[in-house]
Amino acid sequence: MKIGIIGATGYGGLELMRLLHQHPEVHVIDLYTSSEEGTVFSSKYPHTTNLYDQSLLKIDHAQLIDYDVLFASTPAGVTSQLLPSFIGKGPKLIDLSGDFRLKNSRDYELWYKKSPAPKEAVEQSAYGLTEWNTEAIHKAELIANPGCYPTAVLLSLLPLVKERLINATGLIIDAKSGVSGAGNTPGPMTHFSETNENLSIYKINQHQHIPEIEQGIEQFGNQKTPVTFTTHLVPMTRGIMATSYAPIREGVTEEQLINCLKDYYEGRPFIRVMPDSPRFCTKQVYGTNFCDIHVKVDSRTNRATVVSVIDNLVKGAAGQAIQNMNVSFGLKETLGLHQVPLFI
Ligand SMILES: NC(=O)C1=CN([C@@H]2O[C@H](COP(=O)(O)OP(=O)(O)OC[C@H]3O[C@@H](n4cnc5c(N)ncnc54)[C@H](OP(=O)(O)O)[C@@H]3O)[C@@H](O)[C@H]2O)C=CC1
Ligand SMILES: CC(=O)N[C@@H](CCC(=O)OP(=O)(O)O)C(=O)O
Repeated sequence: MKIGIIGATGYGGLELMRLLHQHPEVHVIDLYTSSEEGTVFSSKYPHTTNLYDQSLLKIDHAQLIDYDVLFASTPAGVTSQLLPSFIGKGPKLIDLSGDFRLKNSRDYELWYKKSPAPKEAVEQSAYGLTEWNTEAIHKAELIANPGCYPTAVLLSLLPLVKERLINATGLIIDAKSGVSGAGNTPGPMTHFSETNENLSIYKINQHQHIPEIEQGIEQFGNQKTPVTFTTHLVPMTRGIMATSYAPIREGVTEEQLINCLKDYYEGRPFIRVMPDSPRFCTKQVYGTNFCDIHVKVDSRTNRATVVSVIDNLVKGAAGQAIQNMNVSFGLKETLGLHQVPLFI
């Protein structure tokens, strides 16, 4: 397969290249830039020497038509303009940004504070939460890869919401992310001296992933409700932990929740339900496409604590995007995604 990556110089692009390099069906990977045309990629990122020594290419519509897959890993507001003209013209389009995720354009305007993508393009796109939308992803010309936080949150909660074992109304979701989630442009929030030995809470009640989580709970869990979702920045490079506190239906046991999760994800290679984990941490999925899920019930409060961990750059971005490419082309879901976690 011939692949083009737009936004190759960013963290999502870099991770796409790392994973696609090991994909047995991928033979060409071209790298596109909006700002560094002609720069030799490995001179910018020396760890890719002898792997990616080609020059970065200028984004050119005529040339971009010529790929089997075009990945875009660009800031919000770029692909809403760039990708619609490619729909149905040849390449499968996989967008890592938030531009096509929200079906309601008013939500996009409200939460991203940008102009939405054309309505028809959004309608034609499939939400790329692989385990929940496989058929639509297989058929779609344009795949809206989910946000990192919604991936962790939705994968852990959807089976329980759908089966009405927990009540989505009253859900409180507390999430933490490593700093690479903010991309490769340094800012006050990501400066080493302000993140190291520090813990910050940010975007309280204003995070752009709130409507995406609510949309997912409605689309796949058949429950329409607002949720409380709060994000924290942790002084680590990669990883997301999402901890949800959910009211359980009267009489529901921990065993029922565990069995429900196991049943839903049977045969899905990247979801590991781990009820007996003595410690549950982000490093157990580091560098991989796994989403690990842990659940405990507190019978005193009638609440479940549902915890999930992912690597924000892999299952939260590039890994899930490649999983979606595999689904799109009818390939084995795990191709190119066999990494063992880098635990130590
Ligand atoms: N980091 C993460 O964990 C996750 C990120 N995402 C989303 O994926 C997208 C990419 O994120 P990330 O890689 O972290 O971001 P980065 O900031 O690291 O990289 C974005 C890249 O986009 C390119 N770019 C910037 N402006 C334009 C433009 N106008 N036209 C074309 N390309 C442009 C830049 O490359 P150049 O200047 O060379 O063109 C830049 O390297 C974002 O929308 C983000 O929200 C989603 C899930 C997880
Ligand atoms: C740590 C950190 O800053 N994370 C980012 C994740 C951004 C992201 O992935 O946003 P979209 O894909 O929806 O644009 C944040 O919380 O905004």
